Amino acid sequence: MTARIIDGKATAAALRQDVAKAVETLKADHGVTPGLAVVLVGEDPASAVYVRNKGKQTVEAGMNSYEHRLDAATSEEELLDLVRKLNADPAVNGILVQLPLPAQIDSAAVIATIDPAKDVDGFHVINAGRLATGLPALVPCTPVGCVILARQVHADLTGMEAIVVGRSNIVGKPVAQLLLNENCTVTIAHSRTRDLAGVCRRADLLIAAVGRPEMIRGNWIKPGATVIDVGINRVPKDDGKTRLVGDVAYDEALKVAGAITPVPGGVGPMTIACLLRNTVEAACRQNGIEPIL
Ligand SMILES: Nc1nc2c(c(=O)[nH]1)N[C@@H](CN(C=O)c1ccc(C(=O)N[C@@H](CCC(=O)O)C(=O)O)cc1)CN2
Repeated sequence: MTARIIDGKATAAALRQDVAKAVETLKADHGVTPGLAVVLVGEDPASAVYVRNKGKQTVEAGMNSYEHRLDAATSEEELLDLVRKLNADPAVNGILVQLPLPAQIDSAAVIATIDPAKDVDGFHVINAGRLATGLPALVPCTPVGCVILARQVHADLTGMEAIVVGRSNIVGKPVAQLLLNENCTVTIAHSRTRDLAGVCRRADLLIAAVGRPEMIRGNWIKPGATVIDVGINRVPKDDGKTRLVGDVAYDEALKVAGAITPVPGGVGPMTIACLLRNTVEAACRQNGIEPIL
């Protein structure tokens, strides 16, 4: 058996088109052009690419993009000052501070300073709490992308046994919450879970978000399971260059799973598409407009 490959690139492109249509409607019917501010501190090459793509895709969707690039030596107070200015700027509906941040800056303090109404990453404790208690919230982008991709295979996830490997605030915990809302039976496992392979083997839906290259082997996967691989790990090749791999040993998993997301081209592209969607949602709420996406 060879697994069905879930095409994150195509799904993200379709979602970006829906976002662009919603933006046209917002402009035409309400005179509102959503604006997204993205802040990059330092010169991490991968972060610089993600920030560039966010700006490009924001403009392609018809929205305003405001990019702020700060020196790697920026102090926490300087960054917090910028966030406060963006909070107060009516042209800015969404604020995102690219992670990771340099060591001198406490990312928790930065996230806590973002106005929850503009927190398009969904990382603020208010949005995390709202998600956990079933209230409307801005929801983290990668987890939403995972659920959209899983639902391409299973229109209804009700009753599925979902195992999430990874317990981060950014992916593991919110994706577990979203899957609970989809009526899955959810277990959050992690690198210290006893018999992790055996726990993974129970999964009808396996979400790998542990951040360790190819840790989840083919024989950890239940035959026919749907596997969503969140990992984006750069590993060295024999020729001195690097290649991207997920948290799942893809070639092994392909022979066992029913469906699987590739890396690259799976969950990654969904992250930015969902960010654009969150920006439209934030702009609607801030302007008292019914959500249009
Ligand atoms: N404030 C945030 N910081 C970070 C987030 C986030 O959601 N908010 N997530 C990641 C990085 N990220 C977006 O910021 C991101 C990661 C990967 C991709 C993507 O499209 N990946 C491609 C491969 C790209 C490559 O070649 O490197 C793929 O998987 O196909 C988009 C966005 C950490 N920081």
